[in-house]
Amino acid sequence: MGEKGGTQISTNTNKMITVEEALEIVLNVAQRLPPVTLPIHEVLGKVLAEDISAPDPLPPYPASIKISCKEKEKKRRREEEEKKKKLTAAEKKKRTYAAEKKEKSSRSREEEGEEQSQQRRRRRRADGYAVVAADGPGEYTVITESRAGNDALGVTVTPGTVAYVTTGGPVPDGADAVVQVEDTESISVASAEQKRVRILKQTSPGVDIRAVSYPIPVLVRGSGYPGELVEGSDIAQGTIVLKSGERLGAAEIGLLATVGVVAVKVYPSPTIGVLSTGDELVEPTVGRLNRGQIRDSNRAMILTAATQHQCKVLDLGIARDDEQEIERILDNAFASGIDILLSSGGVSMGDRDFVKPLLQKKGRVLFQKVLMKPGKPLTFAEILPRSSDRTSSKILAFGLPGNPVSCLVCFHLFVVPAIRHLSGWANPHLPRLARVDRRSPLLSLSLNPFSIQFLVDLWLSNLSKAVSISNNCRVQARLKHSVKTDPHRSEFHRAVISWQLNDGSDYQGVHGLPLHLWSTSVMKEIGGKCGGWLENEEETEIKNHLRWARIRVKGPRETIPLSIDVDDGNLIFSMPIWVESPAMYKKKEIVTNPRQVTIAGKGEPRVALGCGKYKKTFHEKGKEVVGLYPTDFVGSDTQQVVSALEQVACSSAECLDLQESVIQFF
Ligand SMILES: Nc1nc2c(c(=O)[nH]1)N[C@H]1C(S)=C(S)[C@@H](COP(=O)(O)OP(=O)(O)OC[C@H]3O[C@@H](n4cnc5c(N)ncnc54)[C@H](O)[C@@H]3O)O[C@H]1N2
Ligand code: MOO
Repeated sequence: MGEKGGTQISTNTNKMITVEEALEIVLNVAQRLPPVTLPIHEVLGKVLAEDISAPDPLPPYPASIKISCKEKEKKRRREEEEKKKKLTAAEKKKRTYAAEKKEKSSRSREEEGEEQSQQRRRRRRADGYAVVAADGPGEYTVITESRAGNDALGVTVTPGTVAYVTTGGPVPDGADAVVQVEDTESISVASAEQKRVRILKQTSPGVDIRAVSYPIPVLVRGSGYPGELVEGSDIAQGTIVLKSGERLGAAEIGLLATVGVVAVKVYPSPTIGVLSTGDELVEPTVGRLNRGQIRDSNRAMILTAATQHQCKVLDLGIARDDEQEIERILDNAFASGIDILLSSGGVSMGDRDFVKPLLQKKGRVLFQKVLMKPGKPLTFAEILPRSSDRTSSKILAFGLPGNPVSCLVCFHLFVVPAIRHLSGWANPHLPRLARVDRRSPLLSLSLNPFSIQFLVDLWLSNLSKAVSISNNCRVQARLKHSVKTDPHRSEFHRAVISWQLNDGSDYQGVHGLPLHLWSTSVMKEIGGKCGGWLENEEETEIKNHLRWARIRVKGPRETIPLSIDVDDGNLIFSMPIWVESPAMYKKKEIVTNPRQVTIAGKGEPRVALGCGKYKKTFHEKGKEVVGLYPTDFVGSDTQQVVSALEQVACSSAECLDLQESVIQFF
């Protein structure tokens, strides 16, 4: 206990605080690490600490491009519209029905021809000839070839000549348009030296040239607005391509390379020292354990978890339950430049639990009891640098409970946000992937081979819970076993969530069944009125909850009545019923919407996911949507579910990391 070891811990910190309060304390004490400049191959996953702007326009020269077929088609339509407008009313009157019909059919042939030629163009490379537009169709001498990477330096296209250009290749001086190869014919000439080409179409200045001066495209971040005329069609000179605070992934690192930035200012990842304490601990390499010995698993686990979060780690080994030994190791660790100390064990009330008093001696304990299960004795302290030492910053010290599950839960809930805060994340909180509502009788987690591992915060032992994904997406799941939990402390469990084939059967709930009617024959009778009895839910079978019963029935749900009458001798006993079948999108709708994911397997079963917003739309449109939750899984292919989940996660506002999310039962 903290009062021993000669150091008093303030009674204030002795108070049991909530998980939220504890996290707030940790994040208030944590400070971003000072930025460092690192080469771009070392910054993956780090947070940028400066704005990055483009030193030059991209491309830096006018280059040959192929204007997209879509744009061309748009242009053609625009021109057609304009032509139409020019037709006077009088002219229109003169046109006979037959003439119109003829025009229509020739237009559709034209359109067909255009479509085919577009397809041909799509197949071809967009190489062409740099020309002087005013020259027009005719035969020309090819003076040079400009290919991507070859700058055609010193070459000038003069009237009467052309130059061969490849896509992305610089357009030589003098040329003001590019004619695509498909609008040309090569001419065989006797001399191998001199190439000639026939230009078949009239072009205009600027066509198929990616100018240095060009409207800013949508994707360039930073200054400028789409359509604004700036230098560089991809990136204008001076554009901020990445902003301070952005996390650097592969795409961002590619962008840095594009703009020639090979070293950037980022927030470094913290260095974490990991120590196990306990006389019973031996190295995992020990083959035969003596009585009372256990292998140290926490250290390997926490070192790995810290590495997973990109931290540098320092293995501090195992400390015996000896005050001097622990103090010596702590002193060395604090002097070695770590940002976070993670010890495990020695934080409960035993007479040899030295971690807490030593943390108090070395710094300031801020809390030592959290209203959670497991993890109650989690201790947190800040270790301030000695006043003489101006180079080091404060160290966050977590005394994690020795129990391995408590240790990992505490790492996940408190250390991960602290690491993120130190590493410069704007939002260091874990995304709350799922919440389970104890007031809803509807949910459950039905678990099969698929293994996303969650920490499940259980507040009660109800077996039916609702799990929601983010704020607006929900899944229905079924708890395989009821879980007895602490009514006061938030409880955290590791859960494996999986999906299995929905056999179409529904769980049906009955409220207030009198005890004398609580028999399999009555359950079967009730089930019979709901399409057929399949099984009693385990909790109902063992009469664990007498206020309600749950029975799996064949359904379909549409035929299940709202209440069921059971003959009770002279009386009819009438019971309200609720149905717990997963909501299902029966028709594939609005599949083009990016926030809805609909993945169909080979025929049935299928997975359908959506967000609350769309559910509303469906309802407003009176589509066939059943069920209570905006998003549900109905499917058997776990891989589909995973990818569907990931897609939703990625398209939702806060990008969810499935491996790191917390399910809370509340
Ligand atoms: N009188 C009280 N006793 C305990 C309380 C309490 O409030 N009052 N809290 C209990 C809770 S809750 C927990 S959790 C533990 C935490 O205690 P410690 O942090 O002091 O942990 P230890 O006693 O050292 O170990 C607990 C358990 O875990 C095993 N262990 C420890 N380190 C490792 C390791 N590195 N690798 C694998 N296993 C480890 C250890 O052998 C014990 O079995 O305190 C309760 N007691
Ligand atoms: O809190 Mo202990 O961590 O219950 O096992």
